[in-house]
Amino acid sequence: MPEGKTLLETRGITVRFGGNTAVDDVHVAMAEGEITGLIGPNGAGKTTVFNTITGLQKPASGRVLLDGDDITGLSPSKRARRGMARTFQRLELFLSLSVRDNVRVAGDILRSTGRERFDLDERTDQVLERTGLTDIADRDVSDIPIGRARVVEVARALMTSPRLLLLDEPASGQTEGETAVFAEMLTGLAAEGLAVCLVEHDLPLVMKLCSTIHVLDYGALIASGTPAEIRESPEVIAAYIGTEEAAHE
Ligand SMILES: Nc1ncnc2c1ncn2[C@@H]1O[C@H](COP(=O)(O)OP(=O)(O)OP(=O)(O)O)[C@@H](O)[C@H]1O
Repeated sequence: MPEGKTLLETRGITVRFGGNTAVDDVHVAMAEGEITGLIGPNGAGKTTVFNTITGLQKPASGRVLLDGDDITGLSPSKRARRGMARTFQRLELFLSLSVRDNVRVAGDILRSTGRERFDLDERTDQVLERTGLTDIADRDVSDIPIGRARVVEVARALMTSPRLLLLDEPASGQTEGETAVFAEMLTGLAAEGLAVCLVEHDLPLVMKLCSTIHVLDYGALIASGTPAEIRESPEVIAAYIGTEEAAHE
């Protein structure tokens, strides 16, 4: 179990698509100041868990709790207002806009709701600096490497000053060097109190960054624990060996 204060919890969420149970009675928790991993082979249900947490997907049963409050019925925008932000596996950026404008637009939307007053340019600059994007701020997103475009997505999410940041395969397409810088940035964000949840296929990265890891296989939670516990779990080894064998067939 996480050591920080639990911010988000799912209690027995189940999601079905027709006859297929994509997520089966899943309990996961994410704590303030910690990076939590959500891993599993392709199709295990990771993105569907994210979608259920952020409100894009309604569960057939189970509950989502934020700060102990049941938010299962809340819309994605209400959840965002309560401090959730996410990135997507497929980049959802404005390719013809600059890095700065892609980041700025998220703050612009937030400001237009009138809920928060802040200097948009100042906050944009702070977030660009924080995420190491200042040197490419004026380049169009279509012109930058995909690994850095992933960081632009994270920067955009940070514009809303979230308490929980859900990242769907943020290191995919990054070079080794980009991933090292990215890892350091995530560690820094968590040290400031942010709860981070990472869906990622780069297992060494997950093992290095996460204090708690939840493992899904065919929609079911097969293990939760520290990296050391996960590495030794027979269920996890079996799930991943199964994938390796399938990949070599
Ligand atoms: N909108 C949908 N309609 C029908 N089936 C879906 C839908 N979304 C996901 N699924 C199915 O649910 C299961 C879980 O998918 P999901 O994308 O959550 O897995 P994942 O662990 O994120 O996979 P990956 O690592 O490949 O991204 C899969 O069998 C998938 O085909």
